[in-house]
Amino acid sequence: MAAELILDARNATGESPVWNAQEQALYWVDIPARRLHRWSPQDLSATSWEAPEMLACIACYGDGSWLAGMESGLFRIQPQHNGTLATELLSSVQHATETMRFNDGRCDRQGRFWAGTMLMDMSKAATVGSVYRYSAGQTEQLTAQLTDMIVPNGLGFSPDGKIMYLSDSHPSVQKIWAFDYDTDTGTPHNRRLFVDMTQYPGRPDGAAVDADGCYWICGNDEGQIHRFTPAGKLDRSLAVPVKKPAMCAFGGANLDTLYVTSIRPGGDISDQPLAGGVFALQPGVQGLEEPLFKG
Ligand SMILES: O=C1O[C@H](CS(=O)(=O)O)[C@@H](O)[C@H](O)[C@H]1O
Repeated sequence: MAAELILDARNATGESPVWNAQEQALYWVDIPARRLHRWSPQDLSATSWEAPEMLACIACYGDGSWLAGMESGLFRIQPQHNGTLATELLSSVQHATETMRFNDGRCDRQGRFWAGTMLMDMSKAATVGSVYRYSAGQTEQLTAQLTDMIVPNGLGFSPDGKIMYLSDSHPSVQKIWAFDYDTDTGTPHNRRLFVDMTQYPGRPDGAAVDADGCYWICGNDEGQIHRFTPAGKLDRSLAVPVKKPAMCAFGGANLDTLYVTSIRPGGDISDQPLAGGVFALQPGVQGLEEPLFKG
């Protein structure tokens, strides 16, 4: 099955694709470009808005505004007609060190937002990354729920919400873990290895869980999207025509299209001219509607 290029976006780091069911449109971000993007399959229109800081992960409020993990904290953002984003700080984050930002994030099935932080320069392999949970109405500062990460990534939740997935993309780690997840309190426990990605092509990047409870993970650097069963067994791998797929999300009218964002690295990319593009795959399985942030 061929991946279809839906937008030659040339994103430096295209991340956090989210299907907005209400608008029937795909949103995502380009982290270093500080842009929120929108693409509509109905009229093929592409729009983008400039953020005041790098933004890395988003969750839909359902009223046109978004929760976004940026450099200095979590913000509510609202696209404006002039191409900017109105921003309201929800909760600032006390990073372990300077030059950090949020990275991968998404809501659990109850609508709490989870997101990890990493050094902006990930070549420094310091375990200063943390994973935070943010609930509606939370007034106290964010406190780390999980620490000692380098590049937290691949957050996902099983269809019943009772398993949480998390990975670390750094070349020195490349592991995906599963946790039992208490849906009442939003607490992960019983951390165990789900997949050792050093055994498969590509570093683990962003992920999506489908309606069968299988975990789709982008294999960054190797142009692969892998589907793992809930038991952690590789079910299949799909190719995209770029080396660095970054995150995937189910969307489309029947939630049966897998959208994939990607990274356009510096240097010679003559062998992957579509790098940074957004792709659509028809994998023959359905996804789940992305939970709204219960703000
Ligand atoms: O900035 C990011 O970097 C890495 C991808 S890469 O190592 O630069 O190829 C990615 O894992 C992460 O999610 C992203 O935010």
